[in-house]
Amino acid sequence: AAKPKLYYFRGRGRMESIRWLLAAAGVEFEEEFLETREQYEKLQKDGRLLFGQVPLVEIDGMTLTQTRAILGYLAAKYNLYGKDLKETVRINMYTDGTQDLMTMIMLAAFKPPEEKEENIALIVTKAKTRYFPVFEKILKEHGEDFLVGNKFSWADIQLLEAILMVEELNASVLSDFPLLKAFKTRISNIPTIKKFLQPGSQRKPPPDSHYVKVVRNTLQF
Ligand SMILES: CCCCC[C@H]1O[C@@H](O)C[C@@H]1SC[C@H](NC(=O)CC[C@H](N)C(=O)O)C(=O)NCC(=O)O
Repeated sequence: AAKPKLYYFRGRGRMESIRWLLAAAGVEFEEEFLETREQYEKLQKDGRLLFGQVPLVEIDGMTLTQTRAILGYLAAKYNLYGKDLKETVRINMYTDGTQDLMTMIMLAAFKPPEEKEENIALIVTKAKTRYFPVFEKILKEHGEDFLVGNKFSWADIQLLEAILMVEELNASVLSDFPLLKAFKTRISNIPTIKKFLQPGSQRKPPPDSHYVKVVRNTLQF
């Protein structure tokens, strides 16, 4: 079968969680990087962007947009979405939470430089007071290796992605969360994820000024 094809900027943004999920599932994918306004306008003109937005993923003969719809499809397709509806809704709760945290980090790249320090401080505080305590408690209460049903799922993949992104902002952010530290080590050592964390994988670096410029020029905002 043809490999899934991802259309997005050469950066993390909203596409990075899709890259993580595919990589963790051991699924190879291709990428087309948006560098110019013309590329974006062609995708629009060709009617491939439902609401005129990317991420765009072509998979199984479908042209998919809307990040969460794509992630839900992939999680279900690769059996990373729980054994029943009650596990699936928990996975949705947890991934909505980590998605909210990562959206704060994503948007911070587009804020004025003078607000950078303040934004980072706010994100780290939210991670330490709102998000990480919740996951530490879940791991403590369940005393298991994974967040849901003691089976590896999309929720585990996305929590690791979020932990690593916050650690890029503050390396000691897990100092008060011993179970999350152990979780990070455990999930990072899952072979497909270990490979994705190696240099040379399709994982993208933190956003820089070039990335922001390309996004602004392409989307004209
Ligand atoms: C200040 C905000 C900057 C974010 C801009 C983009 O850069 C990325 O890092 C994040 C977004 S992604 C690009 C943006 N896509 C979305 O907002 C998708 C939202 C959708 N709900 C999803 O989850 O996929 C885009 O195509 N916009 C065109 C435009 O709406 O006309």
